[in-house]
Amino acid sequence: MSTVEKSFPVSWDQFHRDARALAWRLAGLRSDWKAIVCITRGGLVPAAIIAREIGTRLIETVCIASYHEYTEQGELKVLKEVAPFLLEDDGEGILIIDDLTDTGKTAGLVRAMLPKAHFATVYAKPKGRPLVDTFITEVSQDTWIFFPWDLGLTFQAPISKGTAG
Ligand SMILES: O=P(O)(O)OC[C@H]1O[C@H](OP(=O)(O)OP(=O)(O)O)[C@H](O)[C@@H]1O
Ligand code: HPA
Ligand SMILES: [Mg+2]
Repeated sequence: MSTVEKSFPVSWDQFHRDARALAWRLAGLRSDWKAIVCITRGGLVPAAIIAREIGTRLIETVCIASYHEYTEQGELKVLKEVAPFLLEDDGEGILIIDDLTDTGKTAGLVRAMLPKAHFATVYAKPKGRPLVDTFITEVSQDTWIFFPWDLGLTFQAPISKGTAG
């Protein structure tokens, strides 16, 4: 996305709760998930939390880069594909995990690799939502989600003194 009007900062605590809420939903769908395929890098963090909750130890990565300059999305580049043995059965019983879906381009690309897999993200924006099977929180398309691994503690000016984010 390129027009960012609002920000949605997420703390580690909130992210852990939201990822755990996603794990509860996924655990309720089936108890024998065969493997998790996480989309790097953002999907690594929820995948670790979800894998612990649902007891999955087979965890694969699909490595994709697209957002090169902060909010500007460039061409999607697949840096590493999914291991061939996981492509059997078109991904039936496999969980694909990412931190969020925004335009849905990343989700569309990975869905094409594993058409029968279940795609889950912690957060979703409206354009990406139709490509995701399960998510926890939706934010508007003009909102940028700031993940805890991209944030640090900084001084905040009092609301009365300046512009509040
Ligand atoms: O729905 P889309 O518009 O395709 O965007 C969503 C993707 O963008 C971000 O990843 P990014 O490519 O920035 O890489 P990263 O996970 O390494 O930060 C995010 O983690 C999703 O994977
Ligand atoms: O809102 C977002 N936040 C962080 N990374 C992203 N990649 C696409 N959209 C976003
Ligand atoms: Mg990503």
